[in-house]
Amino acid sequence: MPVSCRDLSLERRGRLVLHEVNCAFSPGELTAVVGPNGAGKSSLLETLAGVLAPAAGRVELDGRDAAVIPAAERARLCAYLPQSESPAWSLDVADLVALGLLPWGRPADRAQRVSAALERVDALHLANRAVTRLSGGELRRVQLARLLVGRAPLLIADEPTAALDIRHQLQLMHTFRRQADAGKTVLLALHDLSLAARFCDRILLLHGGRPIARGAPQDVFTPALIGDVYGVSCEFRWRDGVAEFVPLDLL
Ligand SMILES: Nc1ncnc2c1ncn2[C@@H]1O[C@H](COP(=O)(O)OP(=O)(O)OP(=O)(O)O)[C@@H](O)[C@H]1O
Repeated sequence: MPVSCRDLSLERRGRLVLHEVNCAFSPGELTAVVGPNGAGKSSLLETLAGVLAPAAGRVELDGRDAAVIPAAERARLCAYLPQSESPAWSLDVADLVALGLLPWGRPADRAQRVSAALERVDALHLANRAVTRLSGGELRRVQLARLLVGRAPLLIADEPTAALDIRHQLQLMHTFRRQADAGKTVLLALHDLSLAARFCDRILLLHGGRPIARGAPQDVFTPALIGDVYGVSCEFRWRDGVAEFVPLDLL
């Protein structure tokens, strides 16, 4: 498995926020990690990406204990985009995207790869703009290009669609779908349950730092489970493979 965790617990400021989580993610699968605010989605993704160290249990990358994999090698195995990130200094867009290739040195086709990644997120026209002079959604698309430019077999992105308009949300989800279809393992934290249901193979539903359900969208997205976890009544409508999640009211 490209990434898995065993009995994973995480503490933040002395409080357990993940409780003995066991999960594994397969190549070719696009998984959405969903759950209410504070459920532990970012904490899980950060721990799987090696940003946070578990209090107990372990993460395995490529079948090995992630804790002993050197950082440079880990960067070649896993590309990660955090929930939010502000540019610390004023790089040009193309240079920021090229940072995603650093784990592979300076490949000869660097410029073409950067252009292709920018094109995938509809941001090629921004290539020479300073990253400090972008709108919120433009900056997010550029950061997504940095995630997509490399060759890591595992992609982890935390709420990648949150700042994007509806066209760019759909375009991005198609891109992640294609990445998974090409054999990558893709893990996304998402709040948009319609996008998760439509594009993802698997859903991991977290609540209170614990996995509550894991499986195909039709199995996890039931009014009963969503009611228990989010405290809302809802309907899922499926039409020609497109899922529509309709929140009805508070329970
Ligand atoms: N930097 C931090 N220091 C201490 N506790 C934190 C920190 N970040 C998150 N937490 C706590 O960890 C728990 C899980 O938070 P996490 O950010 O993983 O949730 P989430 O599911 O990603 O939420 P959201 O949907 O709001 O982004 C919450 O109880 C939160 O208050």
